[in-house]
Parts: sequence; C-alpha cells; structure tokens
Amino acid sequence: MTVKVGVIGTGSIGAEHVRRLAQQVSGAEVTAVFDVDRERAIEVGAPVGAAVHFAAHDVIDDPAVDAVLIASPGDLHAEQVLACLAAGKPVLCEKPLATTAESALKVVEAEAAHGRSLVRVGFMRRHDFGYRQVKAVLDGGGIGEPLLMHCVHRNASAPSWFTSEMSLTDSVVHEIDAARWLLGAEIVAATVVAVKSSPLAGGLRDPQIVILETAGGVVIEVESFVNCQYGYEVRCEVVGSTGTVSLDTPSTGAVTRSGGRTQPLPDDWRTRFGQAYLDELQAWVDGRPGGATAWDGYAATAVAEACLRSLATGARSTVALADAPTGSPQ
Ligand SMILES: NC(=O)c1ccc[n+]([C@@H]2O[C@H](COP(=O)([O-])OP(=O)(O)OC[C@H]3O[C@@H](n4cnc5c(N)ncnc54)[C@H](O)[C@@H]3O)[C@@H](O)[C@H]2O)c1
Ligand SMILES: O[C@H]1[C@H](O)[C@@H](O)[C@H](O)[C@@H](O)[C@H]1O
Repeated sequence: MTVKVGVIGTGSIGAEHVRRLAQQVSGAEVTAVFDVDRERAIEVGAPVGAAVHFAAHDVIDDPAVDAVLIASPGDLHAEQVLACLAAGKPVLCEKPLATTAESALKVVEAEAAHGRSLVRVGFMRRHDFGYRQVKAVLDGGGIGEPLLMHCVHRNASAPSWFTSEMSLTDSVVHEIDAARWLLGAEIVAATVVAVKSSPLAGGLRDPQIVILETAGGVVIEVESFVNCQYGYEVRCEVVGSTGTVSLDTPSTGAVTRSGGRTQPLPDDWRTRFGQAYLDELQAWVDGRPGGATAWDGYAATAVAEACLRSLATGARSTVALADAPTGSPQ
C-alpha cells in the first residue's frame, strides 16, 4: 500500500523531505503541499506531481492525503499537529513539537484522547547509525552505570535572524532529546553558563554551555556553537562506571599523506544526517515503532523552556513535567 503524504512547509528541510519521500522512500508518494510562499510550494511540489494547496488545512483535509509531514516554522507546529489529530491523521512533525511546554502538552493530551499513536517528532538522531550504536552499548550495560555526558553541537554559521535563544530551542533541543533517549531518564534541571562570546557571532551569546541534570543525577554538559566557522560537527561521549562510549564525526574520506592527515567535515545537517532523515521517513511510512513520540516532544520543549529561563536569569532552572495522561504513547 502506498502512503499518500501531504507536506506543510516546503522550505529547507521540507523540500528535502519531499524529495526523499518522492524518490527514495518506498511505499510513499507526496500528493499535496502547502507553503505560504506559493512560488516555493510550486517549485517543490510540481516536480513530484503534488497538488499545491492554498492553506494548511486544505492539505490536512485532502482525501488524497493519508498522513501529514509538518516542516513549517516551529511556532506553528502545535496548532498544525492539533489540526491533524482532529482529522485523525498520522503526523510527522519536525522539531520542535511546540515552542511552549503548555502547547506541547495539549498535543500529548489530544493524542491520548485518540488512544493510539499518531504523532512522531523529527528528532532524527534517534535514527542515526552512530547514535544507535551508542544506545546499544548503553542498553547492554557496556560501560557500567552512566555518570556523565559531554556533547558538542557546532554549526559553521547561523542565519542573520538566529538568536541566542534559538541556540537553545533549535540546536540544544537535539541534545536534550538525544540525552533523554540514550540515558532513558528525564531531565530535571538546566543551567546555561555564561562563556566568552565569539567576535564572529554577530552579537549572539555564542558559544553557549548548558548543564543538564537527569533525575538519577547524571550531568550532561552541552556546547552549542552556531558560528564556529569551520563546518558541522556533532559529537558526544558518555562516561560510565567501567568505560566510555563516544559518537565521533564520521571519518569517511580521511586523507593521510606526507605532512599529515586531513578529514573532511560535513557542511551542515543535510550531509551529516542525510541517511538518518531517510531512515526516519521510511520507518514512519512503514508504521514501525521507534522515533520520538509526542511525549518526547513535550519533554524536550519543557527542558528547552528551562534553558531559556536560565539564559535570562543566569540561575539553575528546574523542570516539572506533568503526569502523562492515561493512554498517552510513551
Ligand atoms: N531535524 C532537523 O535536523 C531539522 C533541520 C532543519 C530544520 N528543522 C526544523 O524544521 C522546521 C523548518 O525549518 P527550515 O530550516 O526548513 O526553515 P525554512 O525557513 O527554510 O522553511 C520554513 C518554510 O515554512 C514556510 N511557512 C511559513 N509560514 C507557514 C505557514 N503558516 N504554513 C506553511 N508554511 C509556512 C516558509 O515559507 C518556509 O518555506 C523548523 O522547525 C526547524 O527547526 C529540523
Ligand atoms: O534547525 C537546525 C537543525 O535542527 C540542525 O539539525 C541543527 O544542527 C541546527 O543547529 C538547527 O539550527
């Protein structure tokens, strides 16, 4: 059976998802798209034969759409996911699920009322081969008891409209989700530590260091540097009671010759996580379990909110998650 997908938002990642769904994911086709930038929607949707609609709800209500992928700006996600749930359609929502914990919780509650899993959140690192290897070692007890975690998340440069807050809600939110998933624990507190800003960061607080704490006392230290200049780099290391496990930058194409060794770096998330996005889409279309749930999206947003409070005040900020509603897929 072919899953007919409607896509809302055909910007950078929306266009990539449309292309993957149409060309690389088996059992899927893109039947409808919408973007407020109509020319962009036509440019992306027409080559794959999708109907180009005039509103998001036209995509959601289209009888030729079985499932919806949302890749619009983050502040629209919760409302659009709620509309998909009202129509009873499965939805893959790009991160973040919502920009406030309150609106994310409404999504969790609306899904629970359906009593079945309809929402996936695009935390694609859960599908990345390297991250999955780290997870397998941790789950197998390969390093004993996890004690602390170091994370590095660097982008070569951020767009002009990027803010210090977005370094937390757009970038660090990936580490928040990855840490929760890898460690199997909720994060209970966040502290943003003031560090010296790069003179090339255009006035942003950049880099930033964030200290997260889990319920079981594991401390996660995250560096987010969105104007590091040199390329895209995502790394992490979990230190356990009997060893460590690390995710390094994939080292394909390293050149060793007289004078030294050079290793190419990905330009950005497109190249570094290309296979993870594809695996995420294929798993979603196949209806396979795994991937981030609405609850995961809610928890990540609640922790990101705590980061924002800490950024504003300089103080440690605690996270108080609501009780999961009955029937909510975890
Ligand atoms: N998982 C990842 O690694 C990853 C990577 C990139 C982006 N994202 C997320 O995907 C989302 C989109 O990011 P992007 O980089 O593609 O941004 P973008 O600005 O390139 O694209 C957003 C698109 O949404 C459109 N849009 C604006 N208002 C809309 C509306 N009301 N309805 C429909 N479309 C609307 C814009 O015209 C634009 O084309 C963000 O939430 C971002 O955090 C995730
Ligand atoms: O929206 C992007 C995307 O989520 C990338 O995966 C991340 O590395 C960037 O920092 C973020 O700005």
